[in-house]
Order: sequence, then structure tokens, then C-alpha cells
Amino acid sequence: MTIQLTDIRILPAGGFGRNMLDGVSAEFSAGELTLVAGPSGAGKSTLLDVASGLRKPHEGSVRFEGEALWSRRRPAGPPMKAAFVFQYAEHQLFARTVREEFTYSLKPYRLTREEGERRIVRALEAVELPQAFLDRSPFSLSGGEKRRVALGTAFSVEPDWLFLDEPSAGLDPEASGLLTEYLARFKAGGGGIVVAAHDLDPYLPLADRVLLLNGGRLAAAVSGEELGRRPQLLAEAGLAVPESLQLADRLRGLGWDVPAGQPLAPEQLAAELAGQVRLRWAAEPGGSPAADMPAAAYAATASASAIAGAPHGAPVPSAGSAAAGQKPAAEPSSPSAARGLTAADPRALWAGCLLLSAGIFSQSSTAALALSIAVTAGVTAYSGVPVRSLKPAVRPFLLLMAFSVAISGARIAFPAGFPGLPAIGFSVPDALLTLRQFVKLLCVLVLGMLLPLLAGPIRMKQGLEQGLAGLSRLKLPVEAVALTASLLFRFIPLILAELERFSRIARARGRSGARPGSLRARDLPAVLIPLLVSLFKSAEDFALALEMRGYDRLGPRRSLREPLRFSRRDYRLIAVSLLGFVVLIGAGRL
Ligand SMILES: Nc1ncnc2c1ncn2[C@@H]1O[C@H](COP(=O)(O)OP(=O)(O)OP(=O)(O)O)[C@@H](O)[C@H]1O
Repeated sequence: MTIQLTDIRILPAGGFGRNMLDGVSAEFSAGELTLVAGPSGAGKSTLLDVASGLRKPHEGSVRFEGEALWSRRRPAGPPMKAAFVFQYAEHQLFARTVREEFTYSLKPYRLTREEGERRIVRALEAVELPQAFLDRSPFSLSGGEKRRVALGTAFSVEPDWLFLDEPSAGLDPEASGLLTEYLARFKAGGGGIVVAAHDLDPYLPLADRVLLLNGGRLAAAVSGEELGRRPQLLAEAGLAVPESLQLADRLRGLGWDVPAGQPLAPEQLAAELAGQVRLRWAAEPGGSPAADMPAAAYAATASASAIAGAPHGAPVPSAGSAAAGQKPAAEPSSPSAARGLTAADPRALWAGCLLLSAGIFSQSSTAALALSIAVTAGVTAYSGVPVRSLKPAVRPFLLLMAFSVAISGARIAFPAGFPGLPAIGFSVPDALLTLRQFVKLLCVLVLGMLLPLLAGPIRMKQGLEQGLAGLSRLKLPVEAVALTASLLFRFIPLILAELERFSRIARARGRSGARPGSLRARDLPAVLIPLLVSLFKSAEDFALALEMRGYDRLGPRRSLREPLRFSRRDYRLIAVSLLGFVVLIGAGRL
């Protein structure tokens, strides 16, 4: 069984910046542990999402057992019995009790009650959680306990594939040891494991393959053994050399015969060294330690302590040479690098949007509407906002438009001598009338959607506040209006993000038929209440954050942001929008 990724590309989520994954090809095999390493933001979690089928790539192919995993927007191909543990355990737990978490994970497998119970008991044993935890709320647990519950629910489904994102985050050393033991057994039983991790030490001894990512690109794909021999590859990919490899390197420098190749776990390394000490003693006449042994042993211990005390990730001398040529991780694009409209003053964007919308609304002839469409398309293309960011709102609008046009044009006439078959017809002029109104609305919708994508909710609110500041002298609640508008713009993406989170949970926990970003009707009963609770909680967090920032008592004094200032570019933007408005009005009168 293999999962094959070919030339995968994931475009940046907001439409700007570098690709989240850029031309990555990799293969994951059953019976192997693939370790995905890389600095923060390198694309590790995104790669796990793609490999497990949680996320459809924008470009490239994902094949499981030789068959494509996606057919258009839907998951297809042979079912992959996979379990996923997210980077943040709290992102995947939602039920009222730990038992319900297990029940939710096991439901798609239609097990008998006894079998389900057996799986739960075994999973709790594997993560060393007492059965009493079954009645507790996942949200009353500590970070490490939540992580154990998330791992336990993944183990309970006895998957063929395990995808683990930073699995030891929050785990104490004992639990981390239990996890690696479990993974070794899982792998020996033929299961495929893909782990994304910052802390490579626990997983290197088990790793068959290591993928090194940097800035969304695959910097190297090597076997665990090769990485043990060439730790400098890590430094070249912008990563610190893990302590286990640093220690092995130091010990080698001190004359110990540490085997090159697959990195050793600390206890394996200790056993290796102890074996060598015994051999040297045995080789001495009378079986006593060689004269230089205590010194060597002391040096080994000292170097181990020095490494332990060294700042995390400090390169050892031999790897340091490579570190000198270390590539920095790709810089995120800075605001000054933001191009075109993203850098514009939000007041200019508001003004431009209002002017063009007013021009579009005044249209009635078909030719003038065609001009409106051209203007909207031109502005969208110039803004650089990817069309796919507009799809979630535009697609349902187009459906509504098609439906309304069909209904408004439909004509049913019953013959005078009823009963008889009704005459069905279609009035093109009436349908066109509706179509024109909808096209105007569509253009304005698209222009309106560009605003928050270009300016971001905070700058939009600031723009409104400053732009309408003069009206506050007339005792108009300018600040409240600006806050309401910006909260609306903020809350809609939040609702969509929560929906996406629950859709991800559903798919990661066995509901493979669900489309990314959506929930199937049959999953709703289990997730609807937690989804609503989570949204109310977010609303409460919003309110609390606003209160803490003095929105309820400090008035304008609490604003610490730099005031916005118009630049030449903003005046040009308004002038061009004004010109667009005049042209549209003129076209409407022709
Ligand atoms: N929801 C999101 N919206 C916008 N950009 C995102 C989102 N999630 C991730 N990214 C961006 O995609 C890139 C890859 O992110 P990813 O989470 O895959 O990295 P990672 O290697 O797992 O990082 P870390 O080790 O910090 O978890 C990053 O540049 C990140 O900023």
C-alpha cells in the first residue's frame, strides 16, 4: 500500500504570499514511518493534510494504491482507513465526554458493542489513561491528557495509516516513550505512519524516510540511515541538528565507535557504549578498565551534558560547517512588498467600491451591464485576489440567480375549458429583466467581497471610523457603526472557519465521504450542538477581547493604532474610480 504525491501545489490561503506547498513529490509506504521535518511554516501540516486526503491540492495528483484520491471536488478512490491526530488536540475534540469521543470515532466501523468496548479499553491502556476518564469532559483535561485522548481515539479505530502532527507536543517523557513504543508495534504490524515533528529525537530511530521541507518546498528526501550519516542535510534545510545526532557526533570525535547510519534512541546508544566499555575491559589483561577509560567515559558524559546545556539546536562543529551555508527560511512577504490595492488606504478602497457600485446600480441596458461586468472583472484581476477566494459566495449566488431567472420567465396558462393540459411558455423579456437585476447585484457583491480581502477587518474598521469621523459631531454613532460592520466582516469568515474545522474533524475521524468545507446531513446531529457552542464561545471571546481593550468605557482614547494617511496612490485610486463611475453613468444614458 502506498500513497503517492506528485508535484503538489497548494496556493496561499489568502491569495497573497508564497505557496503553502510548491511542487512537492513524495511517496509514503505501509510498514514504514515517514518523518516530515522542517522549520515553522515549512508546510508540514499541509503536507499531512494532502497525504491523508483531508485537503485537495490545487495542482498535482494524490494517488492511493495507484488510484486517484480525488474526483473533482469529492474524495474518491479506494477508502484509506486512516486516523489523524491534529497538531492541537483541542481542535479535534468536541464531544461532551471522553466516551462520546470514542463513540464518534468508532461509529463509521459499525462494531458490536462488545468489540467497541474492547477497543476503547485497549486504546486507554495504550495511552495509559484510567477508565474513569471516560466520563470526563475533554475540555476539563490538561493539555497532555487531551493529547492522550486524541491519540487514544485514533488508535481505537485500528487504522491502516496513522497521520500524527506534532504528536509528542504536551506529552511528558513517559507518555512520549509509550507513544514511540506503540508506533514501533504499529509499524511492525504493517501500518503506515506519517509524523510531522519539530522534535525529531523520538522519531529518528524509527524513521524509514525523512522528508525535509523548507518554505513549502521539498529540500531533501532521505532514508533515516542516510540522515544519520549526513546530519548536515538538516542544517541545509534550515533545521537544527537534533541532540541525539549531535551527541553521536561528539562521541565519535572522542574516539567512541558509534555506528553511523540509523540514529539511535538514547537507551540504544547507552547500550552500545556499555557494550564497548565491556569489550575494552575484557581486552585488558586481568579484565580491568584501560587507563584511559575513565577519562574517555568522563569526556563522553561531559560532552553529553554540554550538549544538553547548549542552546537548543546549537550546531556541533562537524555539522556547523554546513550550518554556515544554512539557507534561511523563506521570509513572509512584508507589508511594503504588498502590491497594488492591498497597500491602499481602506478609505480609498471604501470610496472606490461605493463609486463603482453606484455606477453599476444605475445601469439598465444590456450593453451598459456588459460594461459593468467588464469593470468588475478588470478590478478583480487588478486586485490580485484569486477568483477561488470569491467562489464560496459567488457559487450559491449564481444558483439563486439561475433559479430566479427561470421562475420569472416561466409562463403557465390554463386553457379556458378546465380541465385540460396547461400551456407552458417562457417570457424572454421578463427573464432578462430579472437577469439584469441579478447581474448588477453580482457585480456589487464581488466588489464588496474584495474589500475585506484587500484591507483586512481591522484596517477596514479603522478606515470607516476615520472616514466617518466628521459625522460624530452630529452625534451619530460612527464608532458603533464601524465596529458592527467590521465584526460582521470578521464573524462571517469565523463561521466558515468553524464549519471547515468540524468538516475536517468529521473527515479525519472516518467520515471520508464528506467534501472539504462541508458536513453531510447524517453527521449534523453529532456536531451541530458543539458547532453552535463553539460559535457562541468565539462570540463571547470577541466580546471579552473588546471589553479588555476598553471598547465599553474608553471611547476613542483606547485606539492605539497609527492614524491612516492618504498617499498619492490613494488619490489616484479615487480618481480612477470616479472616472469609472462617470463612464458607467454615461454608458447607462446611451
Ligand atoms: N489557515 C491558514 N491561512 C493562511 N495561511 C496558512 C493557514 N495555515 C497555514 N498557512 C500558511 O501555510 C504555510 C504552511 O503552514 P503549515 O501549518 O503547513 O506549516 P508547518 O510546517 O506545519 O508549521 P508549524 O511547524 O509551525 O506547525 C505557512 O506559511 C502558513 O503561514
